[in-house]
Amino acid sequence: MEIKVEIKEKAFMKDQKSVQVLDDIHLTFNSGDFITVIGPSGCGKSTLLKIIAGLDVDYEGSVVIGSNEVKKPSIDKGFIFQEHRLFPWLTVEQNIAANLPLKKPELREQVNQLINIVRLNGFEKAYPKELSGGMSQRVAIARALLREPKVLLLDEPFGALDAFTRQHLQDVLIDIWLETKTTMILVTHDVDESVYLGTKVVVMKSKPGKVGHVIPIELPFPRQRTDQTFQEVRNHVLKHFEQLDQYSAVEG
Ligand SMILES: Nc1ncnc2c1ncn2[C@@H]1O[C@H](COP(=O)(O)OP(=O)(O)OP(=O)(O)O)[C@@H](O)[C@H]1O
Repeated sequence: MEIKVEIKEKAFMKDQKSVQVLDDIHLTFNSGDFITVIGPSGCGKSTLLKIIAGLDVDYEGSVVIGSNEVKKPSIDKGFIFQEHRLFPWLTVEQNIAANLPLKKPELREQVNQLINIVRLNGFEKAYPKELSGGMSQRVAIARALLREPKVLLLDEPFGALDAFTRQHLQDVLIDIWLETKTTMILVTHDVDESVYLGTKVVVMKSKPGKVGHVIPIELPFPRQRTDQTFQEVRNHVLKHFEQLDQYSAVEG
């Protein structure tokens, strides 16, 4: 499912003045791509993701997924936020099913499979308050995947997690992507994460937000951070930040 993003302009009102946030963005993603979007704080990454999700339609331009123009949010576009947004009064399996009937045997089977995929076996009946941040985020991912989205949009999903949990969830996400071939678009502050996960890294620059570079990452999966080739590609991506003179605003 090809995704075509054409944003002529996106502005917000601030102090009764219009502030341009995104300017002249043209991006085309192929079905099954794992896109990572990186750029300095405030360059408009989340705004771009919300526009692709149909959560923000107040802009000049269009987003087309397959043959459908995005006009509103829908279940074919899963969205994972930095914080998990689980229902505190529902168990893990109920949170995954949410509005779908868990009593239906086929659905129960799908939920069980997803619990396996995100490695939450044994926690089916647990409540969100009994889970760590990483586990909660895995529930949110399973909930989105149950809807079999054509595209999964992830806004700094691991930003609030410790480095160990973050690396673990990156591997979980890669496994899911390899298995389902769902198109993923993930926003991050972390260059390492963008190179570890992405088949293409979109490097944005700010004021107003524009696409600086789109860098294909041709390393095979699973990737090894310690490999020399990984380090070379990572340095290549970092160099592009330096060229954009915005390296200081981004975590190395
Ligand atoms: N609802 C809004 N109303 C007004 N301004 C907004 C709104 N949402 C975002 N902005 C502004 O738009 C700009 C881009 O915000 P956005 O959250 O998209 O950036 P970002 O690159 O995702 O930032 P970060 O990396 O810090 O999360 C910022 O200057 C922000 O203040």
